Amino acid sequence: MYANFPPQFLAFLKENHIDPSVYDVQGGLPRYVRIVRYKQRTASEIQRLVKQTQHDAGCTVTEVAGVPGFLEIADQSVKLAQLQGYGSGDLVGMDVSSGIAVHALSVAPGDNVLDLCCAPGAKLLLLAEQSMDTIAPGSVTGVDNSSHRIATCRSLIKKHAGRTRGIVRLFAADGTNFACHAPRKLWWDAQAVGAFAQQNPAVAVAADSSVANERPWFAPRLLSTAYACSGTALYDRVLVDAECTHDGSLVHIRKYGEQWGWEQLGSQASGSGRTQPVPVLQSRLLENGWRLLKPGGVLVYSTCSLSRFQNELVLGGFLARHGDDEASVEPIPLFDEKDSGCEIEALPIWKPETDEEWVRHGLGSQLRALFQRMQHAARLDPRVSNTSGMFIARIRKIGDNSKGTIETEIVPLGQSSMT
Ligand SMILES: C[S@@+](CC[C@H](N)C(=O)[O-])C[C@H]1O[C@@H](n2cnc3c(N)ncnc32)[C@H](O)[C@@H]1O
Repeated sequence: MYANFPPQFLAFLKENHIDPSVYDVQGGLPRYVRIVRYKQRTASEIQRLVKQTQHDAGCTVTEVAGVPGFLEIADQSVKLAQLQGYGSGDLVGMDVSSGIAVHALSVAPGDNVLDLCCAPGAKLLLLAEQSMDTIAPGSVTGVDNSSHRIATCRSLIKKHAGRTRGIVRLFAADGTNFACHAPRKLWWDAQAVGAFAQQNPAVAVAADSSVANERPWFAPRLLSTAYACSGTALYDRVLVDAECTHDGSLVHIRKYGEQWGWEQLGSQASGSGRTQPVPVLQSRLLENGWRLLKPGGVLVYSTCSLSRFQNELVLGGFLARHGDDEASVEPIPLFDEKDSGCEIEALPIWKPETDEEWVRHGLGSQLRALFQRMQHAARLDPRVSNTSGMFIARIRKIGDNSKGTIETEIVPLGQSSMT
């Protein structure tokens, strides 16, 4: 694969200090799928599904230890369409690295979750399964600024979510200034909605359908009411799976060779058509997600890029704006807890090794403390993790919400050396 890369992409790898050998393991990476509604299935149902998938794939299929619901298909060339479980809606294509990013949020049933860059929706679907509670359902709010990609999300939800579909609302909106708060308590209770409508006839007519931030693009009726949409509650969990250059997703890179043409990879990496540098966009998304997270809540920042400019330096800029009395980067439970059973290995974060390197990146050595604060973030790397590349940081909000609003000037660390 590496031999086909266009010069622009090779230059991108060099500028971003990404070792091209990462793409050599492509032949060896397995394909991953996820069993939807895993928790609701019996052990024998799961066994049947694994056996059927093995039969359809014609190779070994095993459950991924410690990451519930994920199956590893030994032969990466297996197509989803050849799997009966995919056709029946029991399986979705999802790399296990994405599953780890979702699990890092520790969503509990009943949580209100915000997914700020949600399309095409594999993580959104899993989040919805995790926040579902039959007595007091949680909710998942998905936001994406691409209307055709959000339509893909809707199809995915319709095909796979089952009853969980009732707790998902989708917004076609810009995540950097998205402002709709979490649904009010009891949004699912028709009596509460009716009482609100009686007491607030002016508000209750409808949320403003002309404002993307106030009216979901797709939602069940009860999640579209003015009652649900006009509160000021913050979210329990926020996922910022930020727009990035996708260079760590080997499946994505392979598609340039198979479908889109290698030359497209060059122009995509060089950022043509983008209105702002990717790390600036990422920082803005992260900042807005943080603004909408409640104190005590958890935000996961993830990208499928291996570039330090989109990962550690974005996170470092964020931590520089939010002190340790406000934001704490916590260990990722699947990697940290001995009994998690997770056998997937992660690499530590990148950090400058020498004083010269600190200076070259425009970082004063006093910023070492910032890297100390982010030591629990992790990198999944195809060479050691046997998954696609992924950067994951789990950040707990300790303090209040008063600092670091989206109006704050946002500068990722080392921006001067960004492409
Ligand atoms: C890495 S993908 C997200 C993948 C998704 N979380 C999933 O698991 O399927 C990044 C997404 O961010 C969206 N995006 C880019 N800029 C955005 C913005 N300003 N606001 C919201 N979404 C944005 C893109 O359209 C793209 O769908």
